[in-house]
Amino acid sequence: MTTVMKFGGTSVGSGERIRNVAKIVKNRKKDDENVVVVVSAMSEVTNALVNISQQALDVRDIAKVNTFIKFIKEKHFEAIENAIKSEKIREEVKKIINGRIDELEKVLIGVAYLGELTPKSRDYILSFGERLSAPILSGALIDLGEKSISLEGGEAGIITDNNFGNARVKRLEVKERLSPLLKEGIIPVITGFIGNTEEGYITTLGRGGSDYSASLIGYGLDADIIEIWTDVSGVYTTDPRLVPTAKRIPKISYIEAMELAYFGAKVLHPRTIEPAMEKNIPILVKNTFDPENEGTLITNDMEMSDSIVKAVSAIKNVALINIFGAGMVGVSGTAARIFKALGEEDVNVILISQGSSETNISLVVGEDDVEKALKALKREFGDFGKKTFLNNNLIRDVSVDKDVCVISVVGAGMRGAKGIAGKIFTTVSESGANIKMIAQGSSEVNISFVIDEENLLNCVKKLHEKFIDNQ
Ligand SMILES: Nc1ncnc2c1ncn2[C@@H]1O[C@H](COP(=O)(O)OP(=O)(O)O)[C@@H](O)[C@H]1O
Ligand SMILES: N[C@@H](CC(=O)OP(=O)(O)O)C(=O)O
Repeated sequence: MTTVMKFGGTSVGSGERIRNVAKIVKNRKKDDENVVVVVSAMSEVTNALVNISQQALDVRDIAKVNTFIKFIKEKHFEAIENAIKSEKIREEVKKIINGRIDELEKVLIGVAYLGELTPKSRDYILSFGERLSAPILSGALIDLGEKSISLEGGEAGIITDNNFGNARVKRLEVKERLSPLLKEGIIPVITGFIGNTEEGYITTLGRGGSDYSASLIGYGLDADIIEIWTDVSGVYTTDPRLVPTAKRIPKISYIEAMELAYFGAKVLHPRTIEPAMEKNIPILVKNTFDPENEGTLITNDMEMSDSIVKAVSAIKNVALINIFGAGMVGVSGTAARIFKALGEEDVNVILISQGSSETNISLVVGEDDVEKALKALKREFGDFGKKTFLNNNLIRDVSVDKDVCVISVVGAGMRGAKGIAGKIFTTVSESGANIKMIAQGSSEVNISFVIDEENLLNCVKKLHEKFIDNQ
């Protein structure tokens, strides 16, 4: 039995928590022959690294870098004290951590002096969160009597392209790298979130990407199960921090989980499902703070629950871009040109809808991508500010609506269920929200729509009440 266990930032948020995780892993090693651990940065560390790298660039203040280094050192040294009892192991781990923090300090000072932060150097800085937590967890396992070593994502065989910030996997050498260790009964503790380019530069897989790392490791090893250990007891009917009546979903299909993850259920990184689904490896989402809870099992089974709607999710910090122009009617390839231009600027399009008159295409993109999207459209179609047909442009006007969110309603039971869309939209309107755009995926297990962000909570609550609480 080969098991991959991924622990998120909150699960390793302190020394005591790291020790608790080590105990959970040790327990599993009693039953399973091969256990591989993937770990995230201690909670808030990646955010702190994002902030300090930007500050080093903007303010160029070495004193700020020094204060940050002091903070990061204290945090990780305190964790070592509480996670590891043996003085000898502590000292060994401290040596590794000290070396890495020195490295981090040099890079941040470099950014401040040069006033330059490339995507490559940013990824390198962000990688330190996981590169500091993994040796501590590995040390805690050794302290509990296990054989363990910590490895970086690249060392574990995750080789990516050089799309820094959101790298794609080029190839996996996971089996070659890990099998010799597993044969010796060693528990590898691998940094989540990061990989290496062919040239050996560190890349990151996108925020929240440690889940994806775990899935890649599971895929590479042909694991029997991939476990995502987090701070809630599984995938819920909606974010339990948003709606207190949210319920754990005991079983869900890959497709439904993928839709939920893509549309905002932070519990899983959107790309996690695909590798597991390809090899039919079950994913089990478990709670580190309540290990007895059964969690959520994600498999190929499209099990129908009692309710047609299984879950509701939401994405904030997005913008709605409406592209207008009668010139688009009957002109083949306009949509292709739009998406090609956006792709070239690396804009991730979350949702698409086209009016049947073809005079309007609406897109949802991340708020941070709006400027890039407008630049791409201007480059492809020329200046579209002039609202007259005389300028002969395909695109006559573009509007941007920034204070919006996407709500998604997911459930395999929605496939072919008559009248479900009508019921959903009636409920949305009863919640007081005005629908600005609608899209239904071809999988038919998801209906997504855009409303003003101020209506998010009320709308999610009303949908949950109507389709889940009252079923
Ligand atoms: N449908 C959902 N089911 C469970 N959790 C959800 C859902 N939607 C959003 N979440 C949020 O996801 C969080 C877990 O994800 P995350 O913070 O990334 O954990 P980790 O640090 O363990 O990777 C939960 O605390 C919860 O607030
Ligand atoms: N530490 C990274 C990767 C990650 O997946 O973290 P977590 O598992 O805590 O969501 C981030 O914050 O983006």
